Amino acid sequence: MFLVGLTGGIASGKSSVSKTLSDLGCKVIDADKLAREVVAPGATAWKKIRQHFGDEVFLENGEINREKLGEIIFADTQKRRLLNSLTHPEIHKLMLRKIFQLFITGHAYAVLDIPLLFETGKVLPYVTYTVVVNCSEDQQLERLMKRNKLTEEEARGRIEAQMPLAQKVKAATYVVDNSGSLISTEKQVRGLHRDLQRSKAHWRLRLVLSSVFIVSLGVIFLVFNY
Ligand SMILES: CC(C)(COP(=O)(O)OP(=O)(O)OC[C@H]1O[C@@H](n2cnc3c(N)ncnc32)[C@H](O)[C@@H]1O)[C@@H](O)C(=O)NCCC(=O)NCCS
Ligand SMILES: Nc1ncnc2c1ncn2[C@@H]1O[C@H](COP(=O)(O)OP(=O)(O)OP(=O)(O)O)[C@@H](O)[C@H]1O
Repeated sequence: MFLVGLTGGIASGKSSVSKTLSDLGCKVIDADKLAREVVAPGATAWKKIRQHFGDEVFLENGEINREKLGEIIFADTQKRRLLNSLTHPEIHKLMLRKIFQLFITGHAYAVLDIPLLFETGKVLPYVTYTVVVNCSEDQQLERLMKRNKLTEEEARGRIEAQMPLAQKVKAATYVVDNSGSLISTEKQVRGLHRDLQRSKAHWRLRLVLSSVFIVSLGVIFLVFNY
């Protein structure tokens, strides 16, 4: 099995790309979805957020007030780092569990949709290919302002909370250009899917695991004189 890291900038179009890959039959693990699971009322990260950020970031029904928490962390680097330190370990645990489930059910590869793939660097050593969804700075700003109903200043704050998109593009194995129509993006994703289907990278792990298995069997035979 091999892992594909899908990333981009905030509002650059990752969700559209990951939906197309999923429609084509790929297994996609979405870090934003996991980030929601780990802050469900009563969960470890939820408790820690209550301790460190207080009641002001919670709704009356006990759920996180995402709008309020977003306003705070995107305007303050220290608070953003604090939130990351409370949520990321839990997100990584869940992700590992999901990858393991896909591995034991025989999937050749899994796509990890992780907005902060390059920023945190934690998962990067384990991915074989990185895919960056790109668009122009103006499009990113405009799409973000429109989707999240933000002022230009708020939207710029969110964009600046991440590594510049141009830097991610330089480090990518594949770049999906989402500056045109969604149809043009879908066409590129179909090409990417074909390449992933043809990739032989999953044999690497199989080879390593088979070697470990054979060596272990050899050691057992030698030690126990079978
Ligand atoms: C701050 C929160 C409450 C805002 O929630 P909201 O529903 O408005 O946004 P959503 O979760 O859909 O995220 C939208 C996008 O914001 C960007 N983003 C989210 N968290 C961060 C962060 N800590 N640093 C930089 N960018 C971030 C990502 O591009 C993400 O795709 C939420 O994003 C959160 O809990 N973030 C911390 C967990 C995290 O790092 N998530 C990113 C995936 S690892
Ligand atoms: N090619 C496109 N043309 C026009 N609008 C687009 C295009 N691609 C995406 N959008 C719009 O831009 C916004 C951001 O796209 P999307 O939600 O896919 O980005 P994202 O990278 O997943 O964002 P986030 O980092 O916040 O999770 C959405 O409102 C989407 O409908």
